[in-house]
Amino acid sequence: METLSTAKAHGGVQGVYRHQSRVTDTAMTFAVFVPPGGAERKLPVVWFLSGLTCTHQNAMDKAEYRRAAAELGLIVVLPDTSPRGQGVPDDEDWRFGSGAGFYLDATERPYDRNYRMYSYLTDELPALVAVNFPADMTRQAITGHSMGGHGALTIALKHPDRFRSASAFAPIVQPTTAGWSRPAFEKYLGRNPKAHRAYDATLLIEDGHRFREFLVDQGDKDSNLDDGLRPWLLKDACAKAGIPLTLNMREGYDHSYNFVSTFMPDHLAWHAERLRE
Ligand SMILES: N[C@@H](CCC(=O)N[C@@H](CS)C(=O)NCC(=O)O)C(=O)O
Repeated sequence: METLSTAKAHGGVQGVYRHQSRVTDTAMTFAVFVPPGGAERKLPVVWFLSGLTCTHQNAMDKAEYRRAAAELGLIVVLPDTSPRGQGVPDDEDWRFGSGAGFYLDATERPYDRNYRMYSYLTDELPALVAVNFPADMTRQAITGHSMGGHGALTIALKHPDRFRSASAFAPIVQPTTAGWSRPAFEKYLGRNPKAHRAYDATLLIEDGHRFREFLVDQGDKDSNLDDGLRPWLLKDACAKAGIPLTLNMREGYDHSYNFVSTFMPDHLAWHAERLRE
């Protein structure tokens, strides 16, 4: 692992790192914030998965997580949203290819070689974080924005014993039918509905996957509400399955990091409560 930069922030360290991933067969960059106290003891970890078009940088610059993470003693990991670089198949459509990995393992050629963000995030990157940072891997939480909210919900549903808590900001709750994810699902996974279901929060719940509870925040002035996001579908799925869901509809907020950063401290505090020793 190579250190690209480190800077002191709120008494902790904001770093950016790069490593050669065997899963995606590319170099992968990610950011980690270690709050003060990391030299003395292991600390709980919150994963933040970003949305379409993002790298680790967007949340690092605009999600405003550092003050709360420093106060609460949380390590925050910001992975990239896709493999990228020379030789990685890409597309002009911002909803597909670079910046749009959808946190799944592609099965269709030519994407299956590099677009393996599910395995990257559930196997390779956690192992790297565990070895290189003062991370207590028995205390992990996951959250994310938009496509990253989809990632957080689906990964939590498939790993209920790994994560103590899961939340999301304006998540794509049913990507198999949403306008801005369905085309990508078809390109990455083909037209096999069973393969699609494995990466869809509402359908995973329908198929019996469970998580102890979810926290979701959603702006009511988000222009993607009716086509891309539709939190009511998650509400229905959770209600049917008996999964407690706190869905906060936030009056006047849009889809941007202005919304995410506003409610970031609430989400981190909520996770910190559930990550106590
Ligand atoms: N580029 C898209 C918008 C994509 C978008 O809104 N991405 C969100 C996540 S889904 C984001 O975080 N964008 C990067 C940013 O705001 O820094 C468009 O032109 O409509």
